[in-house]
Amino acid sequence: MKAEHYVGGVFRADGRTFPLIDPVDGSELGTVPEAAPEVVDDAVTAARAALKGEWGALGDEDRAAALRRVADGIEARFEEFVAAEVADTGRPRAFAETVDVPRAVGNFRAYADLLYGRPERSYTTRIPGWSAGTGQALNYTVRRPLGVVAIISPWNLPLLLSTWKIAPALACGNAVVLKPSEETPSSATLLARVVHDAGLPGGAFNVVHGHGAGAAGEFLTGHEGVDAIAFTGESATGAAIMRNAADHVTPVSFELGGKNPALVFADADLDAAVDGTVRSTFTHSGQICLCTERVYVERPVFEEFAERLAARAADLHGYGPMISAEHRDKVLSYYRLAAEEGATVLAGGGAPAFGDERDGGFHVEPTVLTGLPETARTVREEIFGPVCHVAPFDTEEQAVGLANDSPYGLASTVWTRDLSRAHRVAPRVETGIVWVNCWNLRDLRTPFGGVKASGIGREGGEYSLDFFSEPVNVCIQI
Ligand SMILES: NC(=O)C1=CN([C@@H]2O[C@H](COP(=O)(O)OP(=O)(O)OC[C@H]3O[C@@H](n4cnc5c(N)ncnc54)[C@H](O)[C@@H]3O)[C@@H](O)[C@H]2O)C=CC1
Ligand SMILES: O=C(O)/C=C/C=C(\O)C(=O)O
Repeated sequence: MKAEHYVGGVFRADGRTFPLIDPVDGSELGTVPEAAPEVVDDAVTAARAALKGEWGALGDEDRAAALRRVADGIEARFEEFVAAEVADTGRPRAFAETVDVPRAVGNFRAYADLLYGRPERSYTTRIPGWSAGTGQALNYTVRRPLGVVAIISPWNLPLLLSTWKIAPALACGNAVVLKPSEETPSSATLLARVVHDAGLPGGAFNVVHGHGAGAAGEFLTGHEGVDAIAFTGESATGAAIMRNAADHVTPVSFELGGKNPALVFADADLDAAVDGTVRSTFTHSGQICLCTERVYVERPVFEEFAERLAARAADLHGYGPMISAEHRDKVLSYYRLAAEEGATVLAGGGAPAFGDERDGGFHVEPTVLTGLPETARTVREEIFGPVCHVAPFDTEEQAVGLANDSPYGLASTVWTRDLSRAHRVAPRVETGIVWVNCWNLRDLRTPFGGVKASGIGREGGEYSLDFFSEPVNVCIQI
């Protein structure tokens, strides 16, 4: 797959390039063009022109039809999308087949339905409503697009997370400029092909490739022609983007990092809790912002739970690599830090040796730690790898306190058979999402996002439509 910019309906790859590295074995997969400020400027200009042209003139029904054509186009190129995600990230093929690509299709269909639903599938409608005011005026509210939306996406779920923002942004009638992660350019380029073939007017959707700080990402988020920014990635990057966007008071929607807690009560179905925590900690080698990194277990079942979790971690096979040598080094530096901080390593703790070409890649071992104080950096900082720290607690109050003692607040899991406890604990855990006896069970209509350093705003269903459009109240004196 050749990575190309897509600007104003035209593919181009002018200027400098950088190498794309295969995380499985460290080999070079190809090159990626690095967007200079002029390319970013062209993309923003093309997006603005689309809003004033054919794209901006389309009604809801036609935009919904366009989204459905994109969804169909992704399905038609299912194998190519799977190959692109597997090549860029080194993830197991089954993950791309069952998660990434179906969710990208689902993202476009969900927002097409929300915008202009088929009766049998629609869960809501969004017809500009009106309400009678008191006295001598009639008030009604219409929604209009924000304008040019910049979307900055990360490398961990490249297609899933970019389409999660692109679909609602387009549904609301905005024009989009996407800057995918420099580590994972392929599925974005392919998506541009699908959008092109689906006949969306040039400029409605644009892709510029390149790095973040001091490069394409920063040029785009500081561009005066950008009306809103939607970003998923690290919290520190969110802060940098906010500073950059401040001069133009550009609104932001941020989905940022986490240090997600799991609370396992002694009354839980322990088999389900162990299974669920294996999934929530090690899925995609821990490179999902929702992954668990802190596990708190009620003391009577602590030893058994920790032993079983460690045994399962030690027995994991076929897991994918870290995205890059740099990220592998970061995760391994936390494994070393944990040892220095006094952790007991129950499983893993290093880099595996396969004795084949994978030894040139960026794998780390699934790791379970215990014995650290809550003040340890390993327990407080986001690692973003296949690792968790397990610690005991004695009371429900203490469990909630431990979960909340974090600068982050994205997602949590609560494992209990006691329904009253579940309802009591869930609202008290300071995270945007609380899963009870499950993890990452998704309904695309529900609010998705984090509190504290884990984000600003919510996306999903109507919440996304609220961010990507502007309510305008019309008041008519009668
Ligand atoms: N969903 C999440 O919570 C994610 C968290 N991370 C965390 O972030 C760490 C670093 O991974 P990165 O890919 O470097 O994440 P990042 O947050 O630096 O990058 C995400 C996106 O932001 C862009 N970007 C970076 N700096 C920018 C800037 N100043 N202005 C505009 N755009 C900018 C990047 O090019 C990329 O497209 C990981 O080790 C992990 O801890 C990474 C990806 C997703
Ligand atoms: O890793 C992230 O940043 C977000 C992950 C989101 C999903 O898995 C989801 O929307 O289902």
